Amino acid sequence: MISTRVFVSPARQCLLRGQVAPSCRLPLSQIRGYAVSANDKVAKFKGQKGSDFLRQGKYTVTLIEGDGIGPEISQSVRDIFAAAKAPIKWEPVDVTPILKDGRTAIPDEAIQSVRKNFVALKGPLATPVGKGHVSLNLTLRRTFNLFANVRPCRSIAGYKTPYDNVDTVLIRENTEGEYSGIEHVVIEGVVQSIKLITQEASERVLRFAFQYARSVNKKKVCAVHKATIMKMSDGLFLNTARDVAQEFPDVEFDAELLDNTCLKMVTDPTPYNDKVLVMPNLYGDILSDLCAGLIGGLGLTPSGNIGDECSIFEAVHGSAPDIAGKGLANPTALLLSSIMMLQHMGLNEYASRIQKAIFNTLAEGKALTGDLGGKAKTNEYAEAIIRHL
Ligand SMILES: NC(=O)C1=CN([C@@H]2O[C@H](COP(=O)(O)OP(=O)(O)OC[C@H]3O[C@@H](n4cnc5c(N)ncnc54)[C@H](O)[C@@H]3O)[C@@H](O)[C@H]2O)C=CC1
Ligand SMILES: O=C(O)CCC(=O)C(=O)O
Ligand SMILES: [Mg+2]
Repeated sequence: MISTRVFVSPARQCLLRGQVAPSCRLPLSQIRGYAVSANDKVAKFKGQKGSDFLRQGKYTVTLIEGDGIGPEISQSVRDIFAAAKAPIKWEPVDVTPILKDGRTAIPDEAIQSVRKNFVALKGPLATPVGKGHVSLNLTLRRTFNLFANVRPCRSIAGYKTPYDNVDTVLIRENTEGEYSGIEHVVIEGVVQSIKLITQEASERVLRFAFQYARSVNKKKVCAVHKATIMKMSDGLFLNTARDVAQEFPDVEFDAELLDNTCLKMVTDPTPYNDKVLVMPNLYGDILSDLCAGLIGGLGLTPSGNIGDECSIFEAVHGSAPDIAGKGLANPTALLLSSIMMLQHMGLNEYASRIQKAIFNTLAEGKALTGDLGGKAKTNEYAEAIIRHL
């Protein structure tokens, strides 16, 4: 059921020794050439092996349980990690927003925890519509400069959808674009929202996308844009993509208009299997939900927010207020995000073991949650995974 990709480079095969990771194949910590930062980060994890690690033999990971279904799905991760004896000590933090200098801010303790641990697992955080605090999800990404949001989406063996071989990876610029949060009233009845695109942030995420493509042996990088309409902003992103592409002659580059990508993706996603899609913030937000729909829904798709210093792993979905507190949530998306996290930390054996149990449980189909047509409660599904460990 689980397929490992054969990597060409012997060096990479060595790096990936023992690794089985169909949904998020790449151990992010091992992205060579993802600038110097990947190596730095690994070094920092080793650095975490300070007194706490030596005392407890565990890595400390910040845990933001989140809103809505967040606590329920986080509990599943905790239970499964405990059963798998994963060497993780969770450090739960409260991110209830505070007002600092008149602006919404994340409490200092939470920020310090992520800075200290370099890695966090985050449940969904709800954002009020219209008035109210700014998105804490976006605030966290900006606070830690988590410039690339990696959103893999892979068909689940045994779970039938119109396409059974989807294997897309979308990389979303994560710090600016349409989500820069710069909005104001020009005059009554007229508001302006600024889409900010910088060459620096574009270059950073584009370079990451090319390096990622190399690492997972995808042949192409495709920049998704609307430079026909947003000639300057998306134009800058696209031109930067063309420039960065010159640095990677071994990776093919093409570009596509977002609306066309949406059409082609829902008509037949398989041609995207050999590409890494990279795009400005909003497009990635929307397209990643669309991709989730191709494989069975938001309960199944993980993500990693990657920065030079810290990284935060979370599901693609939100707080699902319609099912919160009822034990109906599917924790797979957060679980697969936690697998990405383990790989990022170099804990590949634990990642493989837990991931195998998840996919075996899904393939068996006896304990599926409601979103996948089953009757199992969140905790019953988690218990089934534990039995498969
Ligand atoms: N990264 C984050 O923390 C995100 C936060 N949000 C926030 O979440 C809140 C709710 O947003 P919605 O538009 O309702 O999107 P949503 O992703 O929370 O839910 C959309 C639909 O998918 C279902 N769903 C989502 N996750 C599921 C899971 N794990 N298992 C089973 N079903 C699942 C929900 O029940 C709902 O029907 C908003 O306040 C939004 O701002 C939304 C997206 C991402
Ligand atoms: O922050 C939010 O409220 C939504 C963010 C979101 O949809 C995403 O990150 O996919
Ligand atoms: Mg979204």
